[in-house]
Amino acid sequence: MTAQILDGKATAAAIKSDLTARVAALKEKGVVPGLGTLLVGDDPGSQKYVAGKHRDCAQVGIASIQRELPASASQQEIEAVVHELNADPSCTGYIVQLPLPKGIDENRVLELMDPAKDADGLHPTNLGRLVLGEPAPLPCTPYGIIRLLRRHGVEIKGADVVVVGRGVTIGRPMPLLLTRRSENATVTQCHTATRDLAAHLRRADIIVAAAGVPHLIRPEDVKPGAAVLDVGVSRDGNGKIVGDVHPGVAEVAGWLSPNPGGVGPMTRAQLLVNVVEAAERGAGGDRRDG
Ligand SMILES: Nc1nc2c(c(=O)[nH]1)N[C@@H](CN(C=O)c1ccc(C(=O)N[C@@H](CCC(=O)O)C(=O)O)cc1)CN2
Repeated sequence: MTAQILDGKATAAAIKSDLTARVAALKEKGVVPGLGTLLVGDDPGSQKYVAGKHRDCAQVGIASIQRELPASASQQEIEAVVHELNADPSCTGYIVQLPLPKGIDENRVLELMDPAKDADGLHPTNLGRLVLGEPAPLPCTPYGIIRLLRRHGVEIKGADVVVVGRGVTIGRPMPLLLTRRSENATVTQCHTATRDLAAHLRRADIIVAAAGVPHLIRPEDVKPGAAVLDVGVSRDGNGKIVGDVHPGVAEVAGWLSPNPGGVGPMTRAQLLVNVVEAAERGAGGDRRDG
């Protein structure tokens, strides 16, 4: 193993320690930040992620509001909970855990959220603000990745970055963040119809692998010294995570995010950042104790 580790657990712990102080300061002013989650169905992965989000909240002093619906819930029932969370003054920010069950119009649900309470940064208004360069809550995994790179001193400015994947949580927003003037990277977005993925990967200084294809990124396709972020989550027969990055990449890359322990904890930490920032801005209406 030659690659240095992009340690998401340690970086997330530092972010959470800073947030603990900010939450305490808010509470002194009578403001209690609250994260709401809406989980629909019984997917074990989603249940685990939502449980982790609430554990994190407890650690930093954020209040938890948990809403659950069965997999059989209708579009209308889901939308009713969204309206409820929009109106709940104890809820500073919330997320709808994705994916939603088949047959549900996910975009319509996201559009109904109050953009001021969008803790994921995935509401169309907030994605639009990001495109326009206006202040907005930042999508958690993409911004978590940028903070992970910054913290480890990986040069982003001028870097050739290849993002593999175009999903709504990572692939789509990642280039938007990387090409902001604060980052100034040059980005190539690859996807299932990319003709010669290996050719793109081989010239990348930074690879963000978010395709959900086990071991898609092979050692022979990585430029020596490159930073490689493994965002893919597939499961083997025993339920163990298999990432998008082949283990042999550790011998070639300069930097590698472990999976688990890399990008996942950063996603969760950034979610808390968005909730605290929303509380600092005064989202949620009157959230004073008593
Ligand atoms: N509304 C959202 N839905 C989904 C998002 C999202 O950002 N917002 N992203 C993923 C799931 N996700 C957050 O919800 C998420 C995934 C993984 C982790 C994490 O901490 N993973 C651990 C490993 C956990 C395990 O063992 O299974 C790690 O990487 O160390 C956190 C959040 C899809 N849905």
